[in-house]
Amino acid sequence: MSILTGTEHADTQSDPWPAPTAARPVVAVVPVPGAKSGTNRALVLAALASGESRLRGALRSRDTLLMAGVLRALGAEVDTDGVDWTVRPARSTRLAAGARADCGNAGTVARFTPALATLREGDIVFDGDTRMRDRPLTPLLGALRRLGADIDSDRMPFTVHGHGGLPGGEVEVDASNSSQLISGLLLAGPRYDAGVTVVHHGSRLPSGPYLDMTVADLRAAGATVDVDPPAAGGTRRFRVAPGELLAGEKVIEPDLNSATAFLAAAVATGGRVVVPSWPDVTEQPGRMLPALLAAMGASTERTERGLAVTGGGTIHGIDVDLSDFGEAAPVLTALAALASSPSRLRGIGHLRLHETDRLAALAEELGRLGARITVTDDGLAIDPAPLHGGRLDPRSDHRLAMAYAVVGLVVPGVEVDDIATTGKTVPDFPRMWSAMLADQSDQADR
Ligand SMILES: O=C(O)C1=C[C@@H](OP(=O)(O)O)[C@@H](O)[C@H](O)C1
Ligand SMILES: C=C(OP(=O)(O)O)C(=O)O
Repeated sequence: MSILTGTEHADTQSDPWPAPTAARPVVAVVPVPGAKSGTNRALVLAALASGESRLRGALRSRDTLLMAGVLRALGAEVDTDGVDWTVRPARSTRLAAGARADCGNAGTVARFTPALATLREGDIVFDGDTRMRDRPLTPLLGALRRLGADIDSDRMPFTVHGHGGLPGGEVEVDASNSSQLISGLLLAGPRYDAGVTVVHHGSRLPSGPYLDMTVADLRAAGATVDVDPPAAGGTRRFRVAPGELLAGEKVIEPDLNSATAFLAAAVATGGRVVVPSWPDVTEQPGRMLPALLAAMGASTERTERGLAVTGGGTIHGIDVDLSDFGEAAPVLTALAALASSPSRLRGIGHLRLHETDRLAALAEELGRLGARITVTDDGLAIDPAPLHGGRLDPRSDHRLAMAYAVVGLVVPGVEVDDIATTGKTVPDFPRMWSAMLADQSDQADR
């Protein structure tokens, strides 16, 4: 089976992709695929568990297929053929000769799987896309080494020489640039001899809800996890006790990040979009979306079916701290560029280290359409300006490509290069986008 490369849809999709302009307000029901973060945590925990697990509603996208591939290289059996995925942990601790882990540009894969490799016997080389080699990893590899791991480099590509286990213990890490550096130490923690205590010292800790997700998913798999309240100076302490992880069935929530662009379509066009099966309670930072879109002038409503967002016509600028929810920044920047008043997006300096430098890319690319966007120390300032069409490069970043599609709904002549890059998290985005535009829903619940 092939792993989506990000170019797989190229034959069927013109490049550049002419972003469709909405002829009328978008009215649609848009079911979104399973969550990347939920799928990749479930895969990792299942590979560490004591028997066969089943994932229901798993996301099938580049990042999750990469995770499945790396877990196979680590000896697990991962069946991604059906709607439900099954995972059986490795039968032997010994790695195959010449084992390689291709992490692509998936932060979750690059940060969550090296710890698993320390539990095997043998060598495995970790590598990824050129961009992944430059994204933060060094603090994680250093921390694993201090916990007893044998890793030959501080940077990607690196080789983990597995010795069949990891002593574990207490370790400090600076996760100011990515919460995944902590999740990557915690997820396999129950399988270290002494478990693990991770102490974060650093200037900030972005993407906090993902740490809540890591803790919740570990606990749901039977692990004992203690989390101290944040201490002076922002120090955080997480402790995972050694123990077994339970195999079982895991239902993956819809990806609320992927929902962002579709809900924004209602805001941009003054329409109404319903995303079904919106969870009542979730660790996903997308739980902040209703409040964010409401602040921009939309009305939001929980219906029996899911979350309904209705655009109010005029888009209001916002001033908001997105440190917990950086993934929303590209689409919110697109909406802010269409707004009637200025916006400030704060707390997102770490986006410089995501799939691309998202702050520079948004300012430069949307700037080509006439947008007035300034990069600040920790985010973006967006001033209203008339926009015109143009060709935009998403710089291999799925969330930028989707943000540009939102602008294209109301600005004629927007073309997006390499739209297939959306396959990192949203398989078949162009088809979903066209389906949303066509829907005009009989089905949209009212
Ligand atoms: O743990 C996770 O699943 C994620 C954590 C966040 O990463 P950072 O902490 O690097 O922002 C987020 O941006 C990413 O999309 C998913
Ligand atoms: C930052 C993201 O991904 P990654 O898991 O590669 O860090 C993202 O999906 O927006």
